[in-house]
Amino acid sequence: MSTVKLTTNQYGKAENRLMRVYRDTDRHEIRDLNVTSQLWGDFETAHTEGDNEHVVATDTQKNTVYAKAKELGVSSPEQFLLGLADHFTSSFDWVSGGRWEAEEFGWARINDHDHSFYRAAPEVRTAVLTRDGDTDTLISGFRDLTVLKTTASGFVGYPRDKYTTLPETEDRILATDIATRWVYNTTDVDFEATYEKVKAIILDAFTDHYSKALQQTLYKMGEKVIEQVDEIDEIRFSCPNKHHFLYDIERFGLENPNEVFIVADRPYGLIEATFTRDGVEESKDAWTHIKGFC
Ligand SMILES: O=c1[nH]c(=O)c2[nH]c(=O)[nH]c2[nH]1
Repeated sequence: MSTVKLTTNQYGKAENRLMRVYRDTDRHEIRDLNVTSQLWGDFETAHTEGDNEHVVATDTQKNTVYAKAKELGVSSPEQFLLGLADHFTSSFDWVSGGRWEAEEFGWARINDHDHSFYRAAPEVRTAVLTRDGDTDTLISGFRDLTVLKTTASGFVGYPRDKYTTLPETEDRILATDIATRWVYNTTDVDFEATYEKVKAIILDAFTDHYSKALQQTLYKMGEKVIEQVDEIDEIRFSCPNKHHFLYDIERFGLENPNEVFIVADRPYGLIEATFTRDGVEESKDAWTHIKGFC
């Protein structure tokens, strides 16, 4: 009798790098993705007996990603992941769900050229679909959108103890790499338009107020997204406070009215928060395996 029991498990092919080119006309279009496929279901005997009867090979999962890029196209990362989930859950009885993830890298045309591009999007777009039986949870977002404002930010009023040296300031640089992910309450979404809308709301919120702390700025970003996008009930942020410290050039007889800063790459503040629509429960489970968010 074994004393060991198999519990949570998943398996698949990670980080399938995929470039889909649309060349129906001379003006080509591209989608550049990094796709991970992981299956959930009855894989008990694969682990306990070495019986591979149910094991859809990770190599097959990889091939399916590329085949579906041709068959379904890539109209958005989210739609593509929904297509993969439909395929695996409908093709194999014992596959009850899974986790499919995509990152997307954005390109722009060089001088409006028909088939030459440069890597242009500053951020990496992200999407994670989990399907558990009949329940889909779709979490979209982006990371590494670096933003900075040179004023309209301060940090005062915090407790001072014997270890506190930070001077209060009502005029500082505020800079961060925005990483955010939001949970859709439906999969019936115009994913392209909504992505652009959420990104625009977040960028606008970064600019539109005097920031008393990065915490307050994240709240304002989250509040606006929840207010303006009906399909989103929950949004999370993970943002480093990229410190810019006024450099002491007074030692050299030079004034420094907020003009010369030393940019510290570490340590950095790390500010994370989740915002939900009032009355809606946080969807904790779907965040398992999403690194870097509280
Ligand atoms: O926006 C900020 N939030 C903090 O929590 C913090 N702590 C700190 O030292 N500087 C800042 N800035």
